[in-house]
Amino acid sequence: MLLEACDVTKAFGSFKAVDAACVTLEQGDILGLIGPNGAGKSTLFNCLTGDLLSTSGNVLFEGRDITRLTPEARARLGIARTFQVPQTFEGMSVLENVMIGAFLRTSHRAEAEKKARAVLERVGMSKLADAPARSLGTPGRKRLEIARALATEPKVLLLDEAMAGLTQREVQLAIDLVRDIHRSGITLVIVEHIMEVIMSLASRVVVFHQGCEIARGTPREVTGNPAVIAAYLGTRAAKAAAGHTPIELMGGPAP
Ligand SMILES: Nc1ncnc2c1ncn2[C@@H]1O[C@H](COP(=O)(O)OP(=O)(O)OP(=O)(O)O)[C@@H](O)[C@H]1O
Repeated sequence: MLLEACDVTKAFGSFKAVDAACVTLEQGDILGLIGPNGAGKSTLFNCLTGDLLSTSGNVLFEGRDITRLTPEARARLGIARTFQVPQTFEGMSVLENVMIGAFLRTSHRAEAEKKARAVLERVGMSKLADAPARSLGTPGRKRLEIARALATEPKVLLLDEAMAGLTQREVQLAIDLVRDIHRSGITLVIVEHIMEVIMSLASRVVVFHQGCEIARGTPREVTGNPAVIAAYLGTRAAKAAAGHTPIELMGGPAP
């Protein structure tokens, strides 16, 4: 087992944003975490990366208990993430942003630069190396986040809505990039609302609703699951949708 969340609960006061979540990740997996707005996906994600400390439960990485480790310590072990809202350093160049990731593994500037340039080549951003990060649009920023994460040489990469705000064509390019990252041996966790992304990439999916797991299985299994459809659409709409392909219906969260 590469990464494991055992009974992870995160409470904000008396409200449990994540309630006893159990998620396992094997080497080579692409695990999708889905659910309507407010389901607790990002909160669980943050408990895995260390950006939030869980209230109870444990997070294990390669069998080691990392529940109380800082995000940086987890990154050193090989856990990298992107943020829903890209955390680019606006005043720095694209190359310098990626070097920040590379500095996790080396303190030598020349080596960090070499690694960063190699990553930029890999994600198709070489020509933008010297451009200021602030000049990038949404697709560029999202890709830069992935590049910075890759520069940390992760074993696991967690993508938090890495494709939100992209056009159809940009989503397709991003899916190709994620496939390429996976082929290079990196295991992935993907939080994503765009069902096309989940259907194309995820080998397994866990569905959350109001902090609790409501389904797990292959993308096709969960998108056909009545409890999942009801969570997204409400029970009445789910009944109305019976007999139709539910996948198209899952593009948007329940109001
Ligand atoms: N710091 C916080 N303090 C209080 N409540 C919070 C905090 N962070 C998240 N929540 C609440 O926890 C619940 C789960 O939020 P979370 O962001 O994990 O959901 P999500 O599934 O990622 O949703 P989305 O798809 O909209 O990003 C929500 O009701 C949210 O308002």
